[in-house]
Amino acid sequence: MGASLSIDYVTHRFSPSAEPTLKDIDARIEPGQMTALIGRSGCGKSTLLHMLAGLLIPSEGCVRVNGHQISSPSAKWNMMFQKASLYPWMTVQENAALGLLFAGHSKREATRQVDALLDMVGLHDKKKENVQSLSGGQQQRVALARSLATNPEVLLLDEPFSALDAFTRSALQEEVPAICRERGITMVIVTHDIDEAITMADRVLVMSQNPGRIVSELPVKLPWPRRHMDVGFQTLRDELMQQFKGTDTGLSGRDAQSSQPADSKAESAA
Ligand SMILES: Nc1ncnc2c1ncn2[C@@H]1O[C@H](COP(=O)(O)OP(=O)(O)OP(=O)(O)O)[C@@H](O)[C@H]1O
Repeated sequence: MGASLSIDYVTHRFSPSAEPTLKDIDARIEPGQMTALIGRSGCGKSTLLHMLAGLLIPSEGCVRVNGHQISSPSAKWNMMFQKASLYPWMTVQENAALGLLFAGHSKREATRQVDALLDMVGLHDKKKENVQSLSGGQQQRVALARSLATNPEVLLLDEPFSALDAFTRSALQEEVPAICRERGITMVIVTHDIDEAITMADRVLVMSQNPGRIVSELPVKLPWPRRHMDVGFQTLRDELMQQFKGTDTGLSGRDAQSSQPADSKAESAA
């Protein structure tokens, strides 16, 4: 079951004399909800996500998980980064099992549990291979299996697919929310890509910059899986673009172009 998240009037300065990076951020995320945080580069998305992970403590305000103020990381709220951060000398299976071993499970039990997850993420034939022999997309799948192995209540994703090819990205954008829905995991994803936000989330929070604030919110009430060519998808994309234009968070031309349908991105990559 997913956890509730509460961001209570968070303001953050990286040094006491600095201007705030984040200002008066106040938001609730319900158990099992999937939320995308979007905004310009440098607006503070990753900073906020690190706070949700317990990796950074806000200067003012606090973050609560299930009502409890968090002050350190936990296996219950796992974070996935742009780069998979795997141990290169270990096999796929050993990397995926690490969280369970740290949590005190026996090697046998950890291996049994991760085997099922590696099957689920499509790595059934790679379990004994060294992770260095895997592609970037396959390595990110190992990181996903490792994140899911400890049965987290919250999955925090920091642009996890931005380095992947269009086909792999598109597949994972569909698979990850399906896994979270099936397991009831609360998910928060940070992204620059409007299409990724609509594809993966049931709610989009738009951030401004200098200081970073949540300036608007858009529910995504489209059926799963999301289809980029659907009229509802395109309407939401237009609406989010308008919201950007109405704030100082406007996407750059490149980001705006990157929000074209993934299908067409995949076609051009091919
Ligand atoms: N450890 C730090 N010390 C000082 N300033 C920092 C630190 N980490 C981040 N910042 C600053 O805080 C601001 C927000 O950074 P953050 O990485 O959260 O933005 P972001 O929206 O995630 O950007 P991007 O989309 O480019 O990853 C930036 O101006 C950054 O330089």
